[in-house]
Amino acid sequence: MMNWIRERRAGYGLHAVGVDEAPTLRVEQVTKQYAGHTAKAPVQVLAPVDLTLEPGSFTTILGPSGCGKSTLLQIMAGLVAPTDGTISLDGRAVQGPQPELLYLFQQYSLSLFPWRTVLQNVAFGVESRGRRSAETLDECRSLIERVGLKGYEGHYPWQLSGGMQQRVAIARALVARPKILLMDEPFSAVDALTREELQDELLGIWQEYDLTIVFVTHDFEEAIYLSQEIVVLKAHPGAIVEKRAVPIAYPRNQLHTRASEAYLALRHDLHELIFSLKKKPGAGVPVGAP
Ligand SMILES: Nc1ncnc2c1ncn2[C@@H]1O[C@H](COP(=O)(O)OP(=O)(O)OP(=O)(O)O)[C@@H](O)[C@H]1O
Repeated sequence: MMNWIRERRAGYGLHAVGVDEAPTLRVEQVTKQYAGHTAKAPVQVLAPVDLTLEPGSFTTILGPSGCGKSTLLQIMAGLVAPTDGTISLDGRAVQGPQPELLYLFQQYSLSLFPWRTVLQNVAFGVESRGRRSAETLDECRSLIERVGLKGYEGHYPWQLSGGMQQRVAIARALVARPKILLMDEPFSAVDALTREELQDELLGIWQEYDLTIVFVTHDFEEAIYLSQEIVVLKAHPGAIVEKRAVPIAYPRNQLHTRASEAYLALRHDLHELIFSLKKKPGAGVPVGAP
């Protein structure tokens, strides 16, 4: 596997990318309370959550709407402060955004600059880290090719489909050389076929770049297809109710994997679990409520 990955990297001139191992990301006893809108008391969105993301792992956080998936991911990214508990990278506490961690917002297309071309948008990923040069522009071009957009370097986001815009956002993320990619429902707004294409692209990129990926979705089929481990959250307050390893080897295949016994058995279990957890979305539980 590793030889195959190195050959593909070399083919794109990307020797330096993702070579260093990602740090271990640890979530320990993390809770979150938000100020209540209607209730006077603050609302407990996350109960204590513990999670360890090993280098190179692909983990999906799955749960019903409003259970706190995005909040947990934003806390991991250092974008939102936990009320209690700690996030650490190889034992170093994370307070605020870190260069190793890259958070991809749910609405990728809105995160692109409409006045910048595809190449200029991707180049922003290096400019924002202060290392733009002729060499990095070549790296941007290689990544644009890697995500299947060769020939579109001079196009503007509004000239691209939703799926293509997401590919631009992924290339821009990769050029920043993150070790850990935190993705919040990235494929929820595209059609089913594009979604499958993007899932396969993402799996290829994950392996090629030795990334750790934490992926949020409420779609249990997407969770099974992509990940090594699925962490199921319940709502009110958000808390981990189950961690399931996905006993399916890579590379995965949209037709064969989804027809395999292991996939169907896990799909059945998760379907049952998610439906049992599904509650009407609400504003959460005021702290101190029974
Ligand atoms: N900044 C905020 N201030 C107050 N409440 C918030 C804030 N952000 C999120 N919440 C509340 O926290 C709860 C969890 O929200 P979050 O977006 O993390 O859930 P989610 O599982 O990602 O939902 P979805 O799948 O619908 O995106 C919700 O009840 C939401 O209203």
